[in-house]
Amino acid sequence: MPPAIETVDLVKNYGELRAIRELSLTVEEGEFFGLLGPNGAGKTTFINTLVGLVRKSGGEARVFGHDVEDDYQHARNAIGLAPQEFNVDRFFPIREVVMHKAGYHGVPEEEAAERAEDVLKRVGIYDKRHERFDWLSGGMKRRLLLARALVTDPDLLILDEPTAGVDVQLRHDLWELVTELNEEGTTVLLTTHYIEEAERLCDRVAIMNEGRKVTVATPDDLKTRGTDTISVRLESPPTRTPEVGSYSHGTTMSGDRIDVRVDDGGATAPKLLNDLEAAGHEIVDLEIARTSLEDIFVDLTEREDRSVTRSDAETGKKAASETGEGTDESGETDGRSRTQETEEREGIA
Ligand SMILES: Nc1ncnc2c1ncn2[C@@H]1O[C@H](COP(=O)(O)OP(=O)(O)OP(=O)(O)O)[C@@H](O)[C@H]1O
Repeated sequence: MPPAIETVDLVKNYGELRAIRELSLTVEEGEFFGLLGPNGAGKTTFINTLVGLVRKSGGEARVFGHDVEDDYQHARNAIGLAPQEFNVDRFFPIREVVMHKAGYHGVPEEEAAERAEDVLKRVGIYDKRHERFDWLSGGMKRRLLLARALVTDPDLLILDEPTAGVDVQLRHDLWELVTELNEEGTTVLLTTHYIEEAERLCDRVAIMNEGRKVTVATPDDLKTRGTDTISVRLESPPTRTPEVGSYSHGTTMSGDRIDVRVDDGGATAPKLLNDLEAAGHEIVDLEIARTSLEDIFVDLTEREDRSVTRSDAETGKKAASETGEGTDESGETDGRSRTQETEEREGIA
């Protein structure tokens, strides 16, 4: 089986703006994959390229081996998308909205009705089936987008910030549901700003920044890349920063407290205590602050920002003017293809 998603040197330019830069990424079948990045990193553009809402400017993109442009229908039929924006026809009862989606993908009417009821039950809004989209609460609207994505029984479920602005209870319900779907074999691609969400759900995450892939790793691997801080309170404030072993990446002192940055707080704490005691300090208290995925994320994207700024300043403008990059040959300036406009109008994206 080919990978669920495979892109090779994918590029998307909106005029001068390089929204995706030579992005190569593989998501294996059955994975729960997270796409993280600050606002404007290119996550939604990446998704829109996969589902045919945005035409790529270069490179390759395939879904289960189907080219997203040359073999659009096969690629699109494999995907269920719960988009970030509420692009739903507001005038129909939601049961019909979901049925229309199934119909658009070739499911006969009777089966579409059955499936619509099943997915509305599954996401917990079956009792609202005769109501219009506008009458739903924000959380119910999110559930509806998920129901609509599920009605085609997709092999690849793409969730673009599914829990943005929803309450904690709903967030947990959605997590449970998508975990179940993943366990049943559905590949999931999730974009999120909630690091906790990625940490909890994803097998692997890609961190994107300014259209580039910064790294791909498991959440656990990422966490080992950061440093922990061991804070030790001493009986009496030292007169100068105590000398500790080479495991320290930096020591700071504030009154009777010293903070030591190390790779692995748990493994290093006993050595640090020994060193401090050997130097004549009496220890009153010790705490270890572990690196969070959030710290790593901020660190990686900031580091990337610094290097991007530097390399862009040195070479970016010159290279762009020499190669003609930075312009969209398709002439597409607002990124909305006919497909997107049509689908949004019909409320079926
Ligand atoms: N239709 C468009 N026309 C022009 N520029 C666009 C269009 N869509 C996105 N962009 C630009 O492309 C870049 C990437 O945007 P994108 O929405 O893909 O980022 P994102 O990572 O999904 O951000 P967020 O987390 O805020 O949703 C941004 O600079 C954005 O302004």
